Amino acid sequence: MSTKLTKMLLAEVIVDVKSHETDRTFQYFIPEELQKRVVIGMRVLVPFGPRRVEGYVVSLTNNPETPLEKVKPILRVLDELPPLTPELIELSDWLCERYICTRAQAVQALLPGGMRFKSTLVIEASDVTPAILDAREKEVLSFLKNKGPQVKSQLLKDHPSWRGAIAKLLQKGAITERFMERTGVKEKQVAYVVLQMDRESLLQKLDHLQANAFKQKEVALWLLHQGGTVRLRDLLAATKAARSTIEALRQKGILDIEQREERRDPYHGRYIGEKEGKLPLTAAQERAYSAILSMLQTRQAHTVLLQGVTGSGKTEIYLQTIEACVQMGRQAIVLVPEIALTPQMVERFKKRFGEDVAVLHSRLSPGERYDEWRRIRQGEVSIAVGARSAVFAPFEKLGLLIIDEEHELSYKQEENPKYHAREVAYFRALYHGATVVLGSATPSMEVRYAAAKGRVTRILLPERVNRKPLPPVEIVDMRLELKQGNRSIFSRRLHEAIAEKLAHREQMILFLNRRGYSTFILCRACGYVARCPSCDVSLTYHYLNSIPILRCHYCGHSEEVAGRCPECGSQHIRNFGTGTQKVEEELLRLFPEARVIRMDVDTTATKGSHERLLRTFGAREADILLGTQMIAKGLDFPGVTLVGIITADTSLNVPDFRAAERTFQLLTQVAGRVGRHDAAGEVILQTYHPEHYAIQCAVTQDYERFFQKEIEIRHSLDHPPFWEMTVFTAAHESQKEAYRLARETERWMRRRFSEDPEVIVHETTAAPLARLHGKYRFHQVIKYKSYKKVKAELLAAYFHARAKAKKIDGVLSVDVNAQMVL
Ligand SMILES: Nc1ncnc2c1ncn2[C@@H]1O[C@H](COP(=O)(O)OP(=O)(O)OP(=O)(O)O)[C@@H](O)[C@H]1O
Ligand SMILES: [Zn+2]
Ligand SMILES: [Zn+2]
Repeated sequence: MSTKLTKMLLAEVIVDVKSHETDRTFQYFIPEELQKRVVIGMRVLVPFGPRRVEGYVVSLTNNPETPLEKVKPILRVLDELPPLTPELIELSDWLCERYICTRAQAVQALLPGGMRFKSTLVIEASDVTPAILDAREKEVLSFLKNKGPQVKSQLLKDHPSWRGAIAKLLQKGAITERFMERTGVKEKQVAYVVLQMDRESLLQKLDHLQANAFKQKEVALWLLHQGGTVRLRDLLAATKAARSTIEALRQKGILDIEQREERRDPYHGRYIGEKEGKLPLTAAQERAYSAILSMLQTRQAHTVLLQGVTGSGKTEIYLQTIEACVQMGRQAIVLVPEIALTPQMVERFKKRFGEDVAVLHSRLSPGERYDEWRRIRQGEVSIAVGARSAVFAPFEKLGLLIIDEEHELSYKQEENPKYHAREVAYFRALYHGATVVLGSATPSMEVRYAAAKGRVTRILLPERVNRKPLPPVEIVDMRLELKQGNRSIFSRRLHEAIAEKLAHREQMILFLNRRGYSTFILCRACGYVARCPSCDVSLTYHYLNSIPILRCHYCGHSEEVAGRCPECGSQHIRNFGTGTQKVEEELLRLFPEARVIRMDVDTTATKGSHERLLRTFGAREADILLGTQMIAKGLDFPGVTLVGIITADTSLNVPDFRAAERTFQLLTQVAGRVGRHDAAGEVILQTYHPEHYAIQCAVTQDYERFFQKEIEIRHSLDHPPFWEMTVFTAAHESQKEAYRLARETERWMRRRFSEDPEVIVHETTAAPLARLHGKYRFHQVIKYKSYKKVKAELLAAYFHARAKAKKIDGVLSVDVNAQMVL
């Protein structure tokens, strides 16, 4: 009997070229010498048109699509170990199907950034100087001669008028173009000095050296003393030897210099401290732990909602279930919102699991991220902790996928592929028979509803571990403040409380609930905000042909802007929005002695500033921490005894059907920042809508009541989770063209689904961010019960409208299962 291994001659390759026209696999020939190394999942370098691009091998075959002699060969293999596992290749197919993106985009989402091979087209002047050149051509040529080689696309962007001249110069041979290539990050190589002989032979050899070669002797003996292998850099520093000394020793065969790979360790030199043991679990924790463990043992896909108030010990449950998972020989992924992925958070995992943890987040350098990723791919660690994209960690025996703060919107990626980490986790759990744990104090409507329907197992942790009650929350009605003559941002109650805390040298957090734009209209006398009668989201303020108008950007409803409040007749009705900077000025005016730290996108733009500001506050070098959403999460400062919420309802009025949910979540989280320790804390909440259920439920921290109320509203208004939503966005310099483009998708979908009760095709409408980067933006919203049913038509509508967009230099994009519509 003979087992004959059939040799595969061809590889099906996804090429790294950004366009839907190349969105398929291409065949390449596998040269004899690469036979062993070209395997499924491998990254390869292939010719594509005039250039060489990176590609990913997704299958092997012997059936050529075109005559074999026309098939081009694979040029090079780019990795040792194929970066894509068979599971990840399947996952990339699924990403394309689910989120409408190209296969190259899907694959790249799975790999750490920075590893990509890039090639750019460069042009430069040649030796040929043609006899006849016009003025423009002369200008371009002398520019290139002066400046040297230029990236062609950049040059055309900077000088659009040069396009014709460049083409002619290329024809005439006066300039040439070539591809400049840059490989992505690589393993870090470090030079080592290695002794080439044993002690005896070395001592003998040194005896025969010239008497004046002391330095060489000293270096050789030092190296011997160090065990024979040392980093070149360390040797030079310790012995103060010159390069020439090392070179002389090398020529004598005493030592050699080798390049060795070294891992970049982002946590190098950071003191992690003693390894920490596990805490004895409370009864509630124990129940949660056993439930998750028994699911793990079934080796079938399960999902758990771990719903526990802030400080209820969810993280301890994560740690202990991970430990059990690793003991089973399986691996675990923990996702944390980027903003909550602080050094303290990472330390909790490092302290428990030491070297067995890889950390992935955007603040790492590309090299560090690449090395952490390889530690996972090569099976050196069992646990990955990271932000959204860590859900793709290339483990092969996954047991647990944990998503902390499951309700956070940042788990949905805003660029292609527009995936939701929760859905990716479900895919991977199904593949591996793994358990997904979704943790939150304020679960998303989607997940809490899935639990109500029995698709997800809900486990409750109703109390804080230390049994401390949640802090009392006091409401201040800002409409009354205005009525009684106080026009300040601060109510009299909050003003008093701040003064008192300052006097007692206690710390406080002031929270400004704000998003980057203010397009709604609020009556400061009665709190009235214009809302859409059919969607119950606030109407956004637009200028349409220079007439102010209010519009619903889900369904297209529009109405006039009133000069007086339609409810109470007051004239205090206007655009609303207060920035952190304005609040800071006001604070310093009222309390000149206060030490204020402001945290917002402006003050945290530079690397490390976020951490530094928090450290300063933690060291009690400031009295007031003033900030936006950024300070709502995960902070734990024992010195804080007051949380002031300056505008509880700003987020209530963003034109989004999730506004109430977001508001409730934010307020609950902010309130959870006090009273975690010995000092009692209080929360003061200012609002124009004291009667709103999101505010009322946040005050009593009653998640269940909020859920019941909100889910009814979602149901009656046909919002998610009862329907899924996909949004087309069209953008163009001309308002009319942008509108027309979006209308294309509307028409397409209407033609197919106008009779279908399970599909709602909304009217095209201006986006809340109606103009961005000089382009007008229009939305078109589709709602449906089953993605399967609409998938093919969504794709067709997208291709149809995108083809039109291309012709008129417009942009058309699609967001499947959109979470935010801006
Ligand atoms: N079984 C336990 N025994 C003693 N202390 C515990 C136990 N479990 C957790 N803790 C401590 O209680 C505090 C809160 O726990 P943990 O951070 O795990 O809660 P959490 O639910 O993740 O909180 P948050 O929602 O605020 O992130 C921590 O200081 C933790 O060390
Ligand atoms: Zn009013
Ligand atoms: Zn509407």
